[in-house]
Amino acid sequence: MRCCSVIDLTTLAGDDTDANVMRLCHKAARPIRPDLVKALGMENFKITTGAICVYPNQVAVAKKYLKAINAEHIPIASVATGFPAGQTPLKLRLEEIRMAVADGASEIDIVINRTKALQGDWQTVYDEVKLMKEACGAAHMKAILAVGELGTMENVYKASMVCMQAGSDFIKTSTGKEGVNAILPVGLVMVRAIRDYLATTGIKVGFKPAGGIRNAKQGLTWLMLMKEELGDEWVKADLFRIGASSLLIDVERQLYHYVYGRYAAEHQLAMS
Ligand SMILES: O=C[C@H](O)COP(=O)(O)O
Repeated sequence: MRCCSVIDLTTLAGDDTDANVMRLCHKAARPIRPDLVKALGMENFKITTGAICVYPNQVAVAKKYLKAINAEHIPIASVATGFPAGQTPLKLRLEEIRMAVADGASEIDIVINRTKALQGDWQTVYDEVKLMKEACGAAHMKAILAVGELGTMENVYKASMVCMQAGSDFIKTSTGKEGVNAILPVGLVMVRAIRDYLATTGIKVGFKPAGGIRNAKQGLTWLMLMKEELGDEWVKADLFRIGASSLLIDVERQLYHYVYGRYAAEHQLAMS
C-alpha cells in the first residue's frame, strides 16, 4: 500500500487520448479495489497514488477529470522542457513549463541538457536548471537526469549535485524512454548524492526512480533502498516517488493474492 501511495501514475504516449487520461485519474483516485482495501483494514487511509504524470497537452484534461471526480487533491505532474530528449531551444523549454503550470500542473518533471553534461559543460546545465526552477514558480520541480545517456557513474553523481544546487526539489533517474532506465546501481549513486547534499547543506531533496519499474517486488526493492540509505522520511510521497505506467496493476494483483490466497484472473482486476 505504501508503494501504491508513492507512484506517479504515468501515461506518456503519443497516442494518449482524453479517455486514457480520464481512466488514469480514476485509477489514481481509487488505485486498489475496495474489497482489498477493506480486507486490509485500510479504508480510513483513503490511499491515492502520489500523483498522476502526463504530457503538457493533457494537463488541462486531467485537471477537468480530477475535478469531476472530487479528486483535485491528487497532484498533476507534467513532463516539460522538450521531454524526453530536451533538444529544443531553451526559450521553448521554459515556456513549456509556464504553460503546464498555467494549465494546472503542480509538479514539473524537467529533463536536463545531456549534450552539455556529456561535454562537461556543467555550468550550462546548472544555469538552465536554475532558469527552469524559476519558471516552475510554486510548482515542485523534478530534474530527470536520463542516466542511461550520461555514460558514467561520475556523470550521474555530478548531474545529481548540479541539479540539487540549482534548486531541484527531486532528482529523477529517467524518462522511461532511454535504453537503460531506473536501475539500482545508478539509484544508489543518486541517493548517496542526496545524502551528501543533505550533510553539507541541510536541504532534503526527493528521489524518483522511473522507467521499467513494473512489478511489486521491484517497488519494494526501491523502498528498501530508500529506507536503508536515507531513512523513513524518504519512503513517503513528499520525498519519494516511483514513476511508473504499469507497476500499480502488479501491486494490486499481489494484494489480491495476499487477501484471497490465489491470483486473480485477468478479467477480475481492472487494468491500471
Ligand atoms: O516517468 C515515468 C516513466 O516514463 C514511466 O516509465 P514506464 O512506462 O517504464 O513505467
